Amino acid sequence: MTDEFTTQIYYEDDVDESYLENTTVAVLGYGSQGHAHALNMKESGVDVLVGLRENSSSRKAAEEEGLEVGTPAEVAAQAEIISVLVPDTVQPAVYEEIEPHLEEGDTLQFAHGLNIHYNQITPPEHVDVTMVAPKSPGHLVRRNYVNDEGTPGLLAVYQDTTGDAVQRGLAYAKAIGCARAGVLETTFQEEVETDLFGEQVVLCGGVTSLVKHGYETLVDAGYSPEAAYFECMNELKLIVDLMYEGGLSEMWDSVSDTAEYGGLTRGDRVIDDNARENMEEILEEVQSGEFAREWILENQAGRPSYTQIRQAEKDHDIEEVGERLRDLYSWSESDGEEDETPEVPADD
Ligand SMILES: NC(=O)C1=CN([C@@H]2O[C@H](COP(=O)(O)OP(=O)(O)OC[C@H]3O[C@@H](n4cnc5c(N)ncnc54)[C@H](OP(=O)(O)O)[C@@H]3O)[C@@H](O)[C@H]2O)C=CC1
Ligand SMILES: CC[C@](O)(C(C)=O)C(=O)O
Ligand SMILES: [Mg+2]
Ligand SMILES: [Mg+2]
Repeated sequence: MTDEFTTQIYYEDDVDESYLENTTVAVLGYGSQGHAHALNMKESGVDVLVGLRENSSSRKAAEEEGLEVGTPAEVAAQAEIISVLVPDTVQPAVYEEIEPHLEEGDTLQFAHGLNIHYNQITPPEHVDVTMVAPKSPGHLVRRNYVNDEGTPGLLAVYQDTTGDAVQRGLAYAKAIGCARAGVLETTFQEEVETDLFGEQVVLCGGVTSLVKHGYETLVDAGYSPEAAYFECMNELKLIVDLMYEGGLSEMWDSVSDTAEYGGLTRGDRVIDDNARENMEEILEEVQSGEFAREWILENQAGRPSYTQIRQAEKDHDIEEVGERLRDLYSWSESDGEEDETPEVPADD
């Protein structure tokens, strides 16, 4: 633990693993986060069960890894910690199935606080409610763990009836590899608002929009799609890797002076005051609950807009060009080499 920062950050030495002794953890869902939490915990020596619906397409993968699978209700009945890792939009329905099995002193555990914060799930007073939210896609939570590295995570406690919620949450975070990189103490509100803002404005929405607009500007001006792909998409990873390793300065140090001068003088013309105002508007939609309402209604209506824009994204030219180019990399699977990275399953 360190007090150098504005928030409490815990590392492996701060964690008492005994809080997971004689404890069974039920992981509901075996998707991006679910498979990572279940496998990492199992390999950390935790007793893990996986909860999946009857005829679940995920059952085979979980069983092949030696995990015991039951329905969400069955595994919740056997576990003291129930980790809800099905998609946010199905959590309220799955919660209805497990609620009768929440016993005094159990922990209801989340990786994102949307349903608690926006009152879609109201847990009983006799359980702890915690969140361990890795700041990473689940497949990398798993990959980092296997590579003896870690993934930073957030820990929040919404309800602490036992008095052990923080310690149990930390033990959970350590078991999935988060304490190797740092576990930041936060609240459900802060996690939800920063996570939704980050994924919409920077990590997922902002960056894909930047890539597509850059690519389209070059292609529309007559440059080859292949050159535009390498420039605006492929090299982005390499630039971001440098920022990940050593901050903005390591990236600026590695690129040419020409790139540094051009980037420093032009970047703010792209992400300008207008873009900043849009960011603030999006943050307000998150804070007010407007985004959550829109997303819940979109699901109740059968996802009409989501289906359409998702398809348009898949059909974007950059996807087809990128797929062809990536297939030709000398290390690609089509070259006969085995790829050890776990496959990222399609959502639907
Ligand atoms: N994706 C990520 O990296 C991150 C996710 N989170 C949070 O983690 C949680 C889980 O998200 P994520 O891992 O993306 O989820 P996924 O979409 O990957 O979850 C898929 C899993 O949920 C199961 N599932 C889907 N629908 C149902 C249903 N109706 N009933 C029972 N099981 C169902 C699927 O099983 P089946 O085969 O039966 O469909 C599958 O095992 C969310 O709260 C999310 O916000 C937090 C940080 C990052
Ligand atoms: C950035 C998207 C994310 O918040 C994540 C991987 O952390 C998510 O909800 O998937
Ligand atoms: Mg996130
Ligand atoms: Mg998120």
